[in-house]
Parts: sequence; C-alpha cells; structure tokens
Amino acid sequence: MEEMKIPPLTCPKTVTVRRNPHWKASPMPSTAFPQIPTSPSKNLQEISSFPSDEILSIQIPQNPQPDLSQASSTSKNLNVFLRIRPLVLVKSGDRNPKPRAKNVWPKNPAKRVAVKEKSAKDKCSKACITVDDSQSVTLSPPLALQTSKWIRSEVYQGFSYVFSADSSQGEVYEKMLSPLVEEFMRGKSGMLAALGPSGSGKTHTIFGSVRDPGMVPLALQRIFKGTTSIDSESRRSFYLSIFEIYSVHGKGERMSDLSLHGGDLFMQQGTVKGLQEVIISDAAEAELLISCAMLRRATAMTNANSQSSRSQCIINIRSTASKRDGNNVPVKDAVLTIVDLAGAGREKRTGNQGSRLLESNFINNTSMIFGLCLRALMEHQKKPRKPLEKHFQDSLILTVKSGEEDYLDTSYVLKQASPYMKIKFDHVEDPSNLVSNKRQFHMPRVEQPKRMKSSGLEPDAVDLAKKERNHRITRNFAKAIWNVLKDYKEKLKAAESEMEILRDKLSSEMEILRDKLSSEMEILRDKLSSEKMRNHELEKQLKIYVDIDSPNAKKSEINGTIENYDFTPSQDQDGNRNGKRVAANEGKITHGTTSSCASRTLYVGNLPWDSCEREVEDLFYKYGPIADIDLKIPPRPPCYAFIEFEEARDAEDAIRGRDGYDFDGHRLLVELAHVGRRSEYRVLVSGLPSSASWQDLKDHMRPAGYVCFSQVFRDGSGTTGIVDYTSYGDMKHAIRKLNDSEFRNAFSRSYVRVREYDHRQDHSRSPSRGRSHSRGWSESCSRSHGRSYRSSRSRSRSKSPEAKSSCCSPARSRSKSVSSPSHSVHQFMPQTHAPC
Ligand SMILES: Nc1ncnc2c1ncn2[C@@H]1O[C@H](COP(=O)(O)OP(=O)(O)OP(=O)(O)O)[C@@H](O)[C@H]1O
Repeated sequence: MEEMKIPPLTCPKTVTVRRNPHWKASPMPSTAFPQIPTSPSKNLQEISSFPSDEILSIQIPQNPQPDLSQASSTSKNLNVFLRIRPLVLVKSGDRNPKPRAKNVWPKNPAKRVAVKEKSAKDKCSKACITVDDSQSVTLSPPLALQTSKWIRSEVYQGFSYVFSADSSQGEVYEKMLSPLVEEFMRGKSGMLAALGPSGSGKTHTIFGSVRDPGMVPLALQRIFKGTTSIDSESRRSFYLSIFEIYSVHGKGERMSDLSLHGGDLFMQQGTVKGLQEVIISDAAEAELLISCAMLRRATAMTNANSQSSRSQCIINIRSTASKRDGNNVPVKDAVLTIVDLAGAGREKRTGNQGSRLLESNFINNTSMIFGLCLRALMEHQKKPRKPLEKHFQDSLILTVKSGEEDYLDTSYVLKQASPYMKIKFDHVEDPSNLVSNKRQFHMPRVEQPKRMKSSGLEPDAVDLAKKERNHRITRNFAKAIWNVLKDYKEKLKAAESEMEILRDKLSSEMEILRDKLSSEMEILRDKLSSEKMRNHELEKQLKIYVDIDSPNAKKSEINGTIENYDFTPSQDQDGNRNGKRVAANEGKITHGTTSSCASRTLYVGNLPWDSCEREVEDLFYKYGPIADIDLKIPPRPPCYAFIEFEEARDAEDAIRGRDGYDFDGHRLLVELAHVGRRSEYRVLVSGLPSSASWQDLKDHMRPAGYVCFSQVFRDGSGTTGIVDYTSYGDMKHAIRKLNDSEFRNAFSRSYVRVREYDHRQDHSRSPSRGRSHSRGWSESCSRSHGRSYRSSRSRSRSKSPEAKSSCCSPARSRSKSVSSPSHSVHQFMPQTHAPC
C-alpha cells in the first residue's frame, strides 16, 4: 500500500513511500533444521521408545479453568512507541559529538530565543525524520543518498505514539508507562523494553538523570506516591531486582546481579538463579539502589555515545499482596519489568575496535535475537490466526536519532521494528489462576467444595472425573511400561543368543591362533638353537685364532709394523682360503721386482674354484692390455690369480672397477700384488713328507715366530723346506721349539728336523738360485694337488729369459701354458710363498 506524498521541504526530490503496513516477515527457516527420520533405521534393532506421546495424548480433564471467553480479555496490539532524540549539532571535525547538555540553556531569555532559533534552523537543515502526527513519521534520506532510486522517503505509521524531539520525560511517562504502572498497581504485570541504535536515548528514557528523571524513577514515584512504607492498607510489599546480561570481550554470555551484594547469575530451566530481590519501601530508597546498580553496569565510551551501555539491563519491580485490600478485593502479585537494551551500532559509527568490537558484535547479535523473537511471535500469530494469550502487557519504545548522519541507523530500526506493532495479544485477566490452581492441592479438604462450588462444578462430578483421569493415566502408563519391557526381553534374548554364537566363534579362533603360535614358536626355537650352536662354533674358532695369533701380535708390536700383524693371522688359519689372506701370503713378488712391475700386477683373490683363465681375462681385459695372467688353483679353494697389465694406470682402473665385484657369487678381492720380503734368519726343515706344501710348512713353523717366507723343494734326499723368520730370536726359538716336532698335513705326518740354514753350505738350494731349478722341482712335484695356469700374451713371447726373471712372473712360458702342476714347489713368486 503505497501512496505518493508531497515530499518534505528538506528533501524535495524524494518519493515518499508509505511503509507500514508493508513489511512481510519471511517464513522461519524450518528446513535449516535436520529432519529427524520418523521411521527407525532398518539396521538398528529397535526398542520402542518410551511412549511419552501416547501418554501425553491422553485427554485429561483439566482443573477447572476460568472461561477465557468470559474473562475480561481485550485483544490488543503490542504497544510500539517511538521517541526521537533531539538533534545534536555536529561541528565539523568533531569525531565524538557531545550530546546536548541538558538543563544548560542560557539563562538570558534573549539569548535563549536566539539559540533556540539557531538550533531550530540547524535541526531543520539536518533532521532526517519528521513527525507527521502522533502515530506516524516520515523518514527522508539525506541529499547525499538521494541519488539512488532505491532510497526514498518513507512514512512509518501505526505507532502507539510518536514522541517528538521536544517531548519531555514526563510526557513520555504519562503516555507510555503510566498505563502500565496503573495496571501494575492493580495487580497486572507489564513490561517495557527500549530498543534503538547506540546513543539514541534508551538509557536516557529509561533512567533519565537527576534533573530529568526517566521512566523508572517516575514509575517508582508513582508506586510509592502517598506511601512511605509498606502500604498498611493494601498490605502490599514491593521488591526490586536489577541485573544485566553482558559479554566479556564478546566471548560468551554472562549475567550479573547489579544489586549491592549481587554476584554472577545463571540460567536454570528458564529461570534466573541467584538473583536477589531487595524489598523497597519508598521511591528514594529504590532510586538509590538503582543508581548504585547503574554504577556497576558495564558502560564504555564509543564514538556514538560517550557513555554507551554495554549490557542489557533488566529491572523488575514486584508487588506482592497476601491479603485483600480495604475493599475486600483480592490483590494479585504483579511484576513490572523495564528493560534497557544495549544499543546496536555499526562499526563505522561506533569506531569500536578489538575487544570492544567483539562486545559490539555480541550486542548486535542479542538485538538481532530479540528482533527474531518478536518476528517468531508474529509468525506464530499468523498460523493459528489467533492472538497470543498473555497475562501481562508489553510495550516497546523505539528510540531513534534524528540527525541526517543517523539516517541509516534510524531507517534500519524503523524497518525492523515497526512491524512489531502488528503483534496481537489477548490479555488474559487473571494471571494468578495457575497459582490459585496449584494452591488448591494444598488447600484443606474442607475448603475444596467451596472453591468448586464457586467454579460451578459439583464435587462428585469433579471427583469422578479426577478418578477416571487417574485411572486412564495409570492404565496407559502401565501399558506403555509393559510394551517397553516386552521389547527389552525379546532384545535381551536375541543378544544372549548372539553372544553365545560369538563366544563359540571366539574360542575356535583362539584355538587356531594358539596352534599357529605354538608351531611358530617351535620353528623359532629351532632356529635359535641352531644359531646358538653356530655362535658357539664361531666363538671356538675365534678363540683358536686368538690363541694362534697372540705370539705374532706381540711380534708385530715389537716390529712396529701393522702390516705384519694384519696379514699374519690371515694366512695362519686358512691358508689361501680367504682372498685377503692369499693376497697377503701369496701376492708377493719376491725376486727381481721393480716398482713398475709391482704397480702393474694385480692380485685377484677369492675366485671360484672352477675358474679358468679365459674368465679371468674376460673380467679384466676392458681395463687395458694385459701382459700376463697367472691363475693359481691351490689344493683348497678359492682360486687366485695375478694379472700383469702393461700400464700401471690400467691396473689402478681394474682395482677400482673390480674390487668387490660379485663374480659368480664370489666377491672378488682385487689389489696390487705386494712385493715379498726375504730375510737372513732362515731355517732348513728336513724330513718333511712328500705331500707337504709351503702352506703346510708355514703353518707348522708359525708357532715359533713370524714367518716371512716358506718354500718346499724335493730332491733325491727327500722333501726339504726353507723358512725365513723376520728376526733372529724367532729363528732361534723355532730351532729350539720345533726341531724334532711332529709335522702333519691332510695326507701324512712325520717328525721334522729344524736347523739353522747355512748360507754357505748348499747354494743350489738357496731360493735365489733355485730359480734356475724351479722347472726341475716343479716336475718332481707332480703329486701335489694344485695347478698353475700360466698364460703369456704376445709380449711374453718376445721376452727373453732375463726379461722374465726381471718380472714378477719368472716362469713366463712361451705359450699359454696349462703348465704342469707345479704348485708344490713354491720356489719364487708366485709359486713360492712369501708372506709379508
Ligand atoms: N530526549 C533526550 N533529551 C536530551 N538528551 C538526550 C535525549 N536522548 C538522549 N539524550 C542524550 O544522549 C546521550 C546518549 O543517550 P543514551 O546514553 O541514553 O543512549 P543509549 O541509546 O542508551 O545508547 P547506548 O545504547 O550506547 O547505551 C546521553 O547523553 C543523553 O543524555
């Protein structure tokens, strides 16, 4: 319903829209709530819930209620008043405008007139709201906002009363609160709430100031008008309680009792717990209490208000009357509630920041919730198309500011709140009925018939109805309990049988697991015992090593060479089984060596037992031209070989490439062949069995000292050996200890003679000369178990015997020789053994 209106003088170009009734509340968001399934889930075995609905659906004859149609009820709209705050002159640059100081007008009447005129002029030029009549106002946008076609002048009408900026507190009281107070005095409760943006004058209206008292002081004055203490005639008492709802830094909602000894309050089942009521006997006392409470109320300075309320403040004045008044009319209890809501405010206007801003959010939210509650009332009203039944009267006072700069705030409040005036109430006459009904139960039985009679019902009929009702309730309740129990019993049975099945399943599973575990345990135990045995054997072997090596370790310390110490045990225990040991023991070039030859010749250890020269060559040819390959196949694995490269650099490359290489499951040891060492501390060992090898001899002689060379040769007089010790002491010790000792190897045993080698006596047997006889010795040792594969490359063919002798391979054959087995005659390297 819109109608064109002549625009106000201040806003000539705007279009006025009649706003009220216009607003349409949107339906409540019922879909926002999750839909509770009405049918039970199939997966769940249902136990029927307690049949509360059934019980609740029982039609129980209520206690005699007063006939509402007969009760003096008047359907009335919610009283919505509007109060416009006087305009505040804002000086440019004043960010925190001070509100108009009350009662400070100039005393000089001439000046007063001038100021009034000026003020009126300012008001006219800056006001955005004008009072049309006692029930409507026109809100005009400021010039700056008129460019938008959506912002137009609007008329809000239908207010209970509009208080212009000039209206006094007294006028507001008379028109707005006085009827409520009068009703209150007659025993009817009522409530007044002030709603509006921050700084619009809610607190001013509700409490006022000392010079300009607000609604509360005026109401108190009226209540105690003519009485100084508890009214002896009406026998009424008045109580006052005051509390606030606030938020600390915007976090959570708290309640606090603002009375003198009040503390924190809390809600329990919709009731404020812990709130103190102070009995008041006169207005002054009540006002004092209220002013003390106001000092405790949370306030803060914002850009919109120098003393802005930061909490919702609620004052209750309760009157009780236990007896009838002088006219014998029963006086009822009543409560007059006056609410000063904290003002909502936009951040831009209030300038709040940090925790103050959070607090503002809380305030805005509560204002919004208050609005939502009122809207919900409207919605409720729409559906049953029936006014709400209320036992007390409500009034709402909207306070707005009239300045142009407050246009948006004012517009928002009016748009939101003006529809509330459509909320209808049926004011039920007798709010104490419930109390009186409750009291009936406690009444002496003799009084009951009287009461019933007064309510127009026969005592017998009432008794009968009551009995019947009780009977029906009990029967239905019993039925419900029975059904529930039956369901539970069936459920219990099902659960028990399920448990039985589960128990069987569990026990069989446990049995299987136990078997599995025990068999696994058995396997583990076996493994453990075999590991233990292996460990034991290893320990034993280690012990043997230690026993054997201990004298040499000492020797090595004496000689001060780590090399001796390291290599000796390797040889001692397993001979050439280990590639490393073989390197130490065998990889020596004992004669005519040159550093260049040594640096070109590699020792390759840990070759497979069935290795052939071709394979060795395949392994190494890629590193450079090979001058010579000498493959050694000893009686016991592993095999080893000496490879002579033409270039030392190639030999180094080969070491880098092939050391640690996995060859057919064997980890190769590749290193430079070491140059052997001879010594003059030499012993001659005679009486050796023909199967004795240099390894056997060395093994036999080692317990006496450090052996750096051993050699076995055979001639007509039998098998003889030469052993070099690194020190004179060892040599002497060997002669003492091992002379006439039992020599044994895998094939035979004999007693050997050990004596100092006479360098002069038999030069033909000396190792240095033996070279020339090596072939003959070699042939003579055909019974031995080893083989030596020698190969020579093109270069070797052209080499003279002298050249050969100068190289580490003295017996370089002219062809790739699968030479005669000559391993037992270890005269020179590599046939001979030369430990480090
Ligand atoms: N009708 C009025 N006449 C004179 N002064 C007024 C009037 N209304 C408000 N004021 C002054 O305006 C200032 C702000 O008013 P008040 O504190 O009541 O606002 P409020 O709506 O309670 O604000 P908040 O919600 O921030 O607490 C006060 O100084 C008050 O004296």
